[in-house]
Amino acid sequence: ITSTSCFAVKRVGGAGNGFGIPKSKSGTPSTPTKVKNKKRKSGILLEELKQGPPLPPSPSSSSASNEAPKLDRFGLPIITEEDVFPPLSHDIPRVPVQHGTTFDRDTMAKSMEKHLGINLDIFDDQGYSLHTEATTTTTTDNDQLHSTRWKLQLLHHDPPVVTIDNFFTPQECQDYISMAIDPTQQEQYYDASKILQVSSPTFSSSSVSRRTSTTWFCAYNAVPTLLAKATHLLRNVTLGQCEEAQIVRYRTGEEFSWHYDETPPRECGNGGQRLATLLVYLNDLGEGRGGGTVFRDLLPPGMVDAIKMEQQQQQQRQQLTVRPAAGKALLFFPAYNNGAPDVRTLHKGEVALDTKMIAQLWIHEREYKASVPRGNCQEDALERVEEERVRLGFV
Ligand SMILES: O=C(O)CCC(=O)C(=O)O
Ligand SMILES: [Fe+2]
Repeated sequence: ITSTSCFAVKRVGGAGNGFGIPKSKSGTPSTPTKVKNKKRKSGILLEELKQGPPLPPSPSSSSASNEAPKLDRFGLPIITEEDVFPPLSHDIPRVPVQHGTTFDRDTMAKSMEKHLGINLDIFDDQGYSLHTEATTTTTTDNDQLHSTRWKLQLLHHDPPVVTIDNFFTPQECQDYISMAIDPTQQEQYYDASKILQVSSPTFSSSSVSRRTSTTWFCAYNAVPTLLAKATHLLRNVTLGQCEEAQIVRYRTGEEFSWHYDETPPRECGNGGQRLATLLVYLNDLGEGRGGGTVFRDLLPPGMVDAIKMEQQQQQQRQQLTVRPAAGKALLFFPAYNNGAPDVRTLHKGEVALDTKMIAQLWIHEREYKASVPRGNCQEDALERVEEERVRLGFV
């Protein structure tokens, strides 16, 4: 695991994820790039990341073969995606789901045995939530009130990957989008100190990973809906285990390439490992417009039979891809319950051809101490989250 989890997370101001520092082929971490933080106030706090100096050459990278390593224009060895994320061994078991499998409580429970699970008793036997949520659609003449339910689906059995349709209402999606990109629209919900924007850097030539999106860190009390829904969905999770929620925007051409969501060991002192990733797509992206969340080593539903039909070689190249759809949540588990990272969950946010926005929450093993935005802490949100739980009919 350590050799493939080398795509270390670099935290900025103690939070955030996914800025990778590749290890050399020998498995020793390269010297981390220094990240400078610059803060300025302009209505909202803006924190920009600057790419540090390029990494020093890795002593091991030239020793692997007799061939001279390819160098970049700074004379540094070019590390490939294969170096950082070698293919997953076929010995590591993975179990896709059968296509069209109807919701089955026992299968679902079994799937999540070793991972932080979900509260299955909030769903009926078809996978619909017991609670309903009121949503409105505007027709040409008037507003029509609908009631929707969450719809739970297992997309991959082992490791478990699930989606929940209608997790956010269209209005909630809209609120979270504007909270990030147009805070003045949302003054009734929070003030300017509740959201912190971080422009993700593009990566240096010595790193293979790219995250070109923009992230906003949210104060807990700015996102009571997400927190109330997450703690309702997930089994035995308290607000204390939740990391600062993030809203992420990808504009045309932006992406977050292959990575793991796990916390690097040096940072596990704060709350332990990340046990769950809960990601809510805030808008639709049409077919062919990219922006999917792709799991490199997992097969889409329905590939079990295909494998049996000896199309294995060809079929295995297919990757489980979750398409963004407004309100849909994606849940997976970067680590097992015991904190050991699950190496099978390598994934990416593929290049988006239209703007894509998501809200994201990571759940830790233990109490997590927040650091951004300044003064952010879970206790400040307890009351708001409880009110939201009542409003949503969870209590
Ligand atoms: O945008 C996506 O689809 C994936 C994002 C992601 O994996 C991350 O932010 O850690
Ligand atoms: Fe991720």
